[in-house]
Amino acid sequence: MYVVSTQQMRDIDRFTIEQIGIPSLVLMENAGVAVVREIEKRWSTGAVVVLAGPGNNGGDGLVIARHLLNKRRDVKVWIFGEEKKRSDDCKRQLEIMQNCGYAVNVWTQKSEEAVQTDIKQATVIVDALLGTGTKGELRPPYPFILEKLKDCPGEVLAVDIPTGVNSDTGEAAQYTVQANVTVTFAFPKWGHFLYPGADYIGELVVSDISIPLRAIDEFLLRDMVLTKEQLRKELPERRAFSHKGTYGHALILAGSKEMTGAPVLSASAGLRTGCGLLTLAVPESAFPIVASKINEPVFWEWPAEEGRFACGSHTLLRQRIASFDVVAIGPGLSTWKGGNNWLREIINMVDVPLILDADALNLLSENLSILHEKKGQIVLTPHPGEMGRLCGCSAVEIERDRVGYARSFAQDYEVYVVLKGTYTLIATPNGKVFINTTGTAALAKGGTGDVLTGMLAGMLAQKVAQDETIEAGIQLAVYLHGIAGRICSEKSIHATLAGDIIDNIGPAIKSLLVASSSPVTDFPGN
Ligand SMILES: NC(=O)C1=CN([C@@H]2O[C@H](COP(=O)(O)OP(=O)(O)OC[C@H]3O[C@@H](n4cnc5c(N)ncnc54)[C@H](O)[C@@H]3O)[C@@H](O)[C@H]2O)[C@H](O)CC1
Ligand SMILES: [K+]
Repeated sequence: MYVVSTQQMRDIDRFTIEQIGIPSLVLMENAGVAVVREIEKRWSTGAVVVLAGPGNNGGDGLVIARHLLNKRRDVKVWIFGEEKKRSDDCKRQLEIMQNCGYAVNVWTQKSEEAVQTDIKQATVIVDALLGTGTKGELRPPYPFILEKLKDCPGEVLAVDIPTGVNSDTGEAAQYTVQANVTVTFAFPKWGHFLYPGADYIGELVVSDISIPLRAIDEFLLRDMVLTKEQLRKELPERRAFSHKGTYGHALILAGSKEMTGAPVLSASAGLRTGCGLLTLAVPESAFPIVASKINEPVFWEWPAEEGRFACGSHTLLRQRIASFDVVAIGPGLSTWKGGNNWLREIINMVDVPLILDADALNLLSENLSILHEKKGQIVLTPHPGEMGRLCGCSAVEIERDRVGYARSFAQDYEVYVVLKGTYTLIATPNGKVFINTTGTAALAKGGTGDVLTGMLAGMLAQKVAQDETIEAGIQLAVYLHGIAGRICSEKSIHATLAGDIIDNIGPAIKSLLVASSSPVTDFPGN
């Protein structure tokens, strides 16, 4: 599903109205009718209060009120904002309401009590105050109204976006509408998925309002929200006539004397994700402990220096590099002086997909230019702190513009960036950004990143995409990691361990397959 910026949505609106010839009032009517459908589905009886602003968001609100009144629902309508600021379509909707003989209350300072009473008595409140046209801090009277909404007993449906949430950045005003459901139009906007605003959305419904498919090409839409329907098609097949060589060979370089758990987590996750073979390279000083915890990988005892990978030990890798389909470096690696050069030699040598995580990212951040020496495709998997080190800024700054930082880093260095967090973003070298919404707070624990690295290696080893890109493999790994986390969180969101995520990779893959829209049949002729 495509995700758009506010400006893109505005351009698409204008294109639809001016080039395609669908009048703006038709789009507004469609938007209103779509919302009414959702209201009737969820609250088929009970009083409704529509709070309408002066712009087109308010215009949508008036359409909603009219259709509900046509259905003889109990509806109170309030319109806010200065009369002179009303948009043309909002004014038209007011006239139509009058022509229908439906009352619209105009807010003034004196109406405070009356509005509060209506809000208190409503089963559902429709927030059509402000939408994508909101600019800057909310000005009166909105903070007052939104404060009253905080304690309302009814549920809230937000039209397009809850008032107070910035539709591009996800920033939230001091008083922001907490919606139970948000109905947006044509495409979701970035603000629906970026925190803290994303917390105010509730269930998100995306409704068609007659925007033509042509708009996708016309405006070169390419950023997407990952969906099950799209990813199901990408899952690597497991054919009857196959063997371990069919599903690729992953190499993971991980661990150090003090960090022996990370390699185990990554290797188990890689194998559970489906690669045929996995070689786990660990410094020889860590080898006995690592090997005692896991049976399935092929082990490679790497020369060690001070408990970590020894410098100048690349000859061995050079001899064997051709046998691997993907290489991952980083979990539990530790950092050391000269580590950037150690990494540089590997970047110079590996011509299959190379995943850099954890301490490999910390080694990298000492000198980013080594990325320009790459021979194959590179995937970086930073959390906001690591991304901050890569970009020379703080984690807080990264969080303020996750999409922007991930996109420009990926383009500047021609790498894939998997920026972890809520929600995880995947930025591609050609400027696309994908957002994954399957995560859960159960994943906010040490070790879950090591699991993701293993899953990426396990998936990329299987050469998921038919073309030469690794986009689909990265998407699948990130999506399934989140689903596995969600399955764990059904038991306990607090108690989930990284190892539990690995145990649920299988059920996560299965859930992707099972929930098919086509009928399930055991008849072989089908
Ligand atoms: N997506 C579509 O195809 C369609 C969307 N529709 C709806 O239109 C709104 C956007 O409408 P717009 O008129 O551009 O903006 P708003 O109604 O969100 O707000 C404008 C209004 O608000 C005032 N304002 C702006 N910022 C502030 C502030 N910080 N404090 C107080 N007041 C503020 C401004 O002065 C204006 O008066 C979109 O969300 C959809 O709901 C179409 O109806 C159908 C097509
Ligand atoms: K709104």
